[in-house]
Amino acid sequence: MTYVSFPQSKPLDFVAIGRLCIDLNANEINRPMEETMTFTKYVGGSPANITIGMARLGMKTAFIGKIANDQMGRFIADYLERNNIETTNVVTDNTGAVTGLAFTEIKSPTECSILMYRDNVADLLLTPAEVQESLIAESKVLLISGTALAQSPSREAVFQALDYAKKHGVVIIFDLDYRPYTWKTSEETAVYYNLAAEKCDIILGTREEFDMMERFENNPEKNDQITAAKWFDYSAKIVIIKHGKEGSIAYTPDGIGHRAKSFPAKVVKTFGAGDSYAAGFIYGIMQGWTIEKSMEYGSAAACIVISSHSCSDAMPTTDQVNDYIERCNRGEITAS
Ligand SMILES: Nc1ncnc2c1ncn2[C@@H]1O[C@H](COP(=O)(O)OP(=O)(O)O)[C@@H](O)[C@H]1O
Ligand SMILES: O=C(O)C[C@@H](O)[C@H](O)C(=O)COP(=O)(O)O
Repeated sequence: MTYVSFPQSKPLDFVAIGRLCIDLNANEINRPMEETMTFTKYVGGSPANITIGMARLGMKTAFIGKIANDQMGRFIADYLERNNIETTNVVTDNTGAVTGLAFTEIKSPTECSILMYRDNVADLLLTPAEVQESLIAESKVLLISGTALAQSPSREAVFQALDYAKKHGVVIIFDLDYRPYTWKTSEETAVYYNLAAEKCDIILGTREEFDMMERFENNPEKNDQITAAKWFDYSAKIVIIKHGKEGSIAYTPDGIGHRAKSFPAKVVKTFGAGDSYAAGFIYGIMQGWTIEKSMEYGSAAACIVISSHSCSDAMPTTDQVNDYIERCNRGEITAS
């Protein structure tokens, strides 16, 4: 059963809009931040990570975003180009804005947190006029990410991108990517998330992210089926609700809750799971695979990233994902 059809005639597979940032991941793992002294720098930002994941899997990708006019901005642009991600719509800020930083704390494989430095960041200054309609028109998929809705003008730039995608028959995917510190009030957050979600074909988020959106709804038991059903009255064809290592469930308008097997992992840190899962799942669904097989692929990609030190740099190729699945099936990988 095919739930989403991708416009095959379009030359570009995937374009994402949103933040391009820097992750500074603790080198001294299993320690609190207070005792962490050194970090390794990687490109970060959830939509950037997903795009890098798609590129590693062999998809033709592009990015729409704004970078700071400094060494960090140039590091990001260079990394995207080296990963074959088209950067014609990566705009350079000229107001002195800076690159967002995410310092990660790896206290234990299950206790990780992120300290974000996001004052006056370039990514939230992308304007609607800077979004290239022609780039979106030639892509099969547009991915939006919730954090870009937190402030103007980036918020309007995302809605502009959504309009272009609708106009040109592009499949729209929403990774909720809710980061509380970029928002001012919970009402404002829920309003804009709901407005954007109404326009999307595939919605992916954790149970907690959907809870945030449901502040105006009546779902006291946090029932996944009720959460998903609302979006089928709008544009959604697949709603995925993620539950960490318990796996995820993909709901479709026919009332089915699709589940896939998850894999064991030798976990180094938990962050990056969602981004790699998204890349693996979207890749699978774009190949015409079943929802279950696509979810399984996303789960294996997530295991590879959480067993590694970085998010972006650890995004796997198809050979790496296939190899991981085979090794799990042979019982060669066990959970940490
Ligand atoms: N500890 C784990 N072991 C194996 N797979 C995991 C683990 N944590 C996450 N995953 C996989 O990654 C997917 C996304 O993880 P999740 O933590 O829900 O997302 P996010 O990083 O967005 O919070 C899960 O559905 C699961 O397949
Ligand atoms: O999104 C960010 O700005 C930080 C990411 O680069 C970071 O590595 C991360 O938190 C990944 O998020 P997840 O995949 O949702 O766990």
